[in-house]
Amino acid sequence: MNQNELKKAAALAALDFIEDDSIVGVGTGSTVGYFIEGLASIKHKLQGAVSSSEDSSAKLRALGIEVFDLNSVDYLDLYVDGADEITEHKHMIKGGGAALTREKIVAAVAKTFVCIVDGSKQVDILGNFPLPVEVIPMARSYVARELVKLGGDPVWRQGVVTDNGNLILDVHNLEILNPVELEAKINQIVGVVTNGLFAKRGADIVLVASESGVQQL
Ligand SMILES: O=C(CO)[C@H](O)[C@H](O)COP(=O)(O)O
Repeated sequence: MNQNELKKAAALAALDFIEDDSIVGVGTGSTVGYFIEGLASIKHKLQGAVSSSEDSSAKLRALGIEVFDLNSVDYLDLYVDGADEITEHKHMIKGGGAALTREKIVAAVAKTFVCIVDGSKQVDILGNFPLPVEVIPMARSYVARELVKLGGDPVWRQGVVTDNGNLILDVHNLEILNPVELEAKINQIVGVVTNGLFAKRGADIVLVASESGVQQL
């Protein structure tokens, strides 16, 4: 199986977690793209979805799935999203698709976060994948200097503007030994909207696809 087939297998396994008549929180990325295709086959059972990006909202609407504003929803049972890296503690780096802030917001509202990944995303220590940080545009250089003080090498993802109108710095070479602490520390830098460490609120369930099938962690 190639990586896309593994992503699809993990994504389709997440359909089993959806309750009848529910509103589903939907993440962003290529793995989630397969999940959205799968959702279309059970859309008669759903009220609709809350989405973490304009990209996913467009895909959902194109398949006839209603997309609700998060402000009109008090409660979400389930949030399904991919990750760029995930550890055995279910801490993640996310934001490869620049949707980290909305992803963190929808995840915060949901009771259960189901993370869907192929086996290549599993790591012992986070940080080989550069950590995305969403930044208010006028603070880009200041935040970059502060991130250097934390030991990282920030690189501006030029040409990318987030759905919130902000910029992304990808921080290379960080040694992430304490993800909960680092997540909080980076978020305290003035001008940072949020960073792609999902450690304080990690995943609850991880569906990992490999050649031997989809394993639930
Ligand atoms: O965090 C994300 C987007 O901001 C994605 O979940 C992450 O980048 C994984 O993407 P893919 O499923 O395409 O490998």
